[in-house]
Amino acid sequence: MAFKGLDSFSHQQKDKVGVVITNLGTPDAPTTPALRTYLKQFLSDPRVVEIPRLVWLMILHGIILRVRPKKSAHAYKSVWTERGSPLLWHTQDQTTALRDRLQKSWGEEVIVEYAMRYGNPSIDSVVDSMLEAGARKLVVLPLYPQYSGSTTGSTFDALALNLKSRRWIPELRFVSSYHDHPLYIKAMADKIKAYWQEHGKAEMLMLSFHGVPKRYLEMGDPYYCHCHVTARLLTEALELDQSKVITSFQSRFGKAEWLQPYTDQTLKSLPAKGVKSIQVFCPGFAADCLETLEEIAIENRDYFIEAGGSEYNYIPALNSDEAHIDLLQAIAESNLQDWKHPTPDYQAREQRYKRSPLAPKS
Ligand SMILES: C=CC1=C(C)c2cc3[nH]c(cc4nc(cc5[nH]c(cc1n2)c(C)c5CCC(=O)O)C(CCC(=O)O)=C4C)c(C)c3C=C
Ligand SMILES: [Fe+2]
Ligand SMILES: [Fe+2]
Repeated sequence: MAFKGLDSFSHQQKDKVGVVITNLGTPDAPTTPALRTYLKQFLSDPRVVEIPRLVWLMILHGIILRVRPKKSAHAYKSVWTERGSPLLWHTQDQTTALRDRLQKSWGEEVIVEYAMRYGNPSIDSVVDSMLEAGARKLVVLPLYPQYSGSTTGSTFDALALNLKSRRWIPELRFVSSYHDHPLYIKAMADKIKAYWQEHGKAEMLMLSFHGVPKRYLEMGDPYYCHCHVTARLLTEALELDQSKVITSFQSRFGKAEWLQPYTDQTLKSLPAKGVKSIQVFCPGFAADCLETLEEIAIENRDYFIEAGGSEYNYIPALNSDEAHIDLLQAIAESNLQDWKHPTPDYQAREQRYKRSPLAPKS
């Protein structure tokens, strides 16, 4: 097998610096066939489901891909908008805002794109097009504040799969997590305080993170610890007593035990303990998506109200808030900073090249 070169390379091409933000990805449409394609790619990822391969592929193809696509398509229909899936268009808006910010100080030297781990646009296609466009240095920023092998680790796999087939590897920086970044904590605290200004406080604040199987924690995944660090720092920034905050884990998938306490069970149990009003925020989601807009804002609301709660409110994700873009810009720039002096323009480079003993005679 030959390693891939760059089709578009010329000495005249200006070197660029690429910034890629990534997220999980979403189906192309809220339909059963589109969900089958998406879930097949997602749930075939060995980083996501870590059980013996053959057993899992039999369950996946024999049961899950026959049943779940229809059910999930129905859930996606309830959050789908004219611009498509919320996860997609929030990511597009984040990219546009980050590109504007970075190009203000870097000019066209920096190219900013987004890519999705599953579905479109794929990490593979975006890395291809950035390298073809001249990116010789690459910052990859997965929008998962808390590291998990099932998300951030899997994003790295997709990146590595592209690069390992290439002849010319770019300089590379991969952001592993930002769960305790001061601007991340500040963006969330400011957002929640602004929400309180407008609507007042509830009796409790629930910080609900996406779960992962408990076994992943036992095998060394730092995700649970990262979630708790985020929750503690956010509680401190909000100057809330710990007794007013519940940290929980949502979106359990399959029969195994996941990180506890579970968001849905907690919400069902709170009214009987005297908690009648609650606000829910999801620090692990950089953008609103199915898991926040349907599972948290609709499904779990019903559980709480049916169990005797009287007031339930979901506080939106950071999405394209200015403070969130401040954070993304700071993370990107801290990785870009000593790349601030890109290679000289191509004419200067041509001169150097001509003087090189390897230069062709012409
Ligand atoms: C934010 C971090 C996330 C972690 C950690 C995570 C782990 C994880 N997820 C599944 C299974 C599913 N997740 C689904 C949707 C989904 N998950 C995340 C984020 C994390 N997942 C997001 C942002 C979304 C929403 C995508 C969107 O299009 O809006 C789904 C698909 C929906 C459904 O059918 O319920 C599945 C399935 C596992 C198994 C897992 C950890 C091992
Ligand atoms: Fe998930
Ligand atoms: Fe879900």
